[in-house]
Amino acid sequence: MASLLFPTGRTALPRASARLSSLARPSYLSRRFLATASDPNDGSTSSSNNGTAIVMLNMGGPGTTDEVGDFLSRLFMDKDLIPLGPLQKYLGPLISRRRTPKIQHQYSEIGGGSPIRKWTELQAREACNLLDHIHPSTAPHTPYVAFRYASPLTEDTVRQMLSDGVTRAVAFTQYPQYSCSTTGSSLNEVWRLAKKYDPTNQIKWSVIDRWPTHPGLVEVFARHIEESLATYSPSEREEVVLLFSAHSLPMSVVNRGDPYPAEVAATVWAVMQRLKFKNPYRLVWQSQVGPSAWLGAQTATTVEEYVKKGQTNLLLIPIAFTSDHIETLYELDLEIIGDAKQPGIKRAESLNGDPIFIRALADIAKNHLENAGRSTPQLYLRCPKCTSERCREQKAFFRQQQTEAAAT
Ligand SMILES: C=CC1=C(C)c2cc3[nH]c(cc4nc(cc5[nH]c(cc1n2)c(C)c5CCC(=O)O)C(CCC(=O)O)=C4C)c(C)c3C=C
Ligand code: FES
Ligand SMILES: [Fe+2]
Repeated sequence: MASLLFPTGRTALPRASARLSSLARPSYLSRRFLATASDPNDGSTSSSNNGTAIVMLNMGGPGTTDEVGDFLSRLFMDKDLIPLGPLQKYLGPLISRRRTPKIQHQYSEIGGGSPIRKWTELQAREACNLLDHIHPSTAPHTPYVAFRYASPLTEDTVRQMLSDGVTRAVAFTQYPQYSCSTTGSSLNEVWRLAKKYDPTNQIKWSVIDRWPTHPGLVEVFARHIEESLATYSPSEREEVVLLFSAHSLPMSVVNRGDPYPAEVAATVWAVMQRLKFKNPYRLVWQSQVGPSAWLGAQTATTVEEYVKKGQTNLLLIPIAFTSDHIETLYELDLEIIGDAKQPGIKRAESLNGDPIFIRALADIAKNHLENAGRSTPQLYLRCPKCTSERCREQKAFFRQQQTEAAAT
């Protein structure tokens, strides 16, 4: 089995087959949204000889406190995330150097580093194992991780994929809701690297650009909420306020026409529908950085205000990021919940390695491959106030790639 799962000569993520059987075995859930395994003769995109690379795109995080400086410096140099104008080359490193000690302290408080790499590698590996079973016509599916600001960097992964002989790749965003500052930035980076290192277009790319209301995503969020609600007494349970918390955006990005706020709201609505709207809820926004205006209401202020109003049973649900990270482990757990000192203020678990979530990831990739590698039409529509040439060229590149991927 192992030799089948490890394509010879590949140096992508090692494939753990140990948990394969438990994940591959359909549960009631996989019956619901992993309906049937593909017929190898169906009309879906097949990659005849060397399978399909599944590339998990995300921002990444520093693995140790020593990596915080480089992480922040890449982050503040990213014009798609933080445009600082013509002086970015100087301001980016300056701001990141000044910010490093504070953020190093935060990472040391959560165990010395971000767990995002561990979780993303596990999710990638296990989703690929499952995908081999439910969509054999594009197998073997080889997992890769491509982070924007931390190791493994997108640049190293793309070069690795080229040397591994990859010819067909799915860029699979790990942000369920699309923002030009997150998924858009990663896609701009993939486009830039493809142009630089792959001028002959060895790799045909397609893109999974968003999945804010996938039934498996909704199900796993709903279950984690139900599990947390079960820890309240029956008399309190229906009065717990659900506070869905997402990373905020600067108002300049919102007003440019970024789709993220609407897509986060769509996830919240779908989860509430699944929960039959039994509890009152709000969508609130966290992790503002710097002095400019950001989308609110802010999570921290909301908690304070509700406590002042006597509402002390609050369940925080991180809704725009699938793994634990500094914003859940430090900002929510230590700063907001810790400081509030109220036993009724709690947080729902992140999705991390939940098998329902892994099935959702595999199902999203299966649907994409069955659908000839199509992205949503949203990917090709620029924000009304976008002036970025990178966005324009990225979208033209992926539109062309989609046509070619569909033909392979
Ligand atoms: C969906 C998630 C995220 C969006 C949207 C997002 C937008 C966004 N972020 C910044 C600035 C910073 N973000 C930082 C850290 C950080 N951001 C996210 C997620 C989203 N950001 C996560 C998960 C993390 C932490 C990663 C981890 O290791 O756990 C930071 C660095 C930390 C700090 O200095 O406070 C900055 C800066 C902007 C400007 C922005 C939208 C334009
Ligand atoms: S900023 Fe949204 S498409 Fe360019
Ligand atoms: Fe951020």
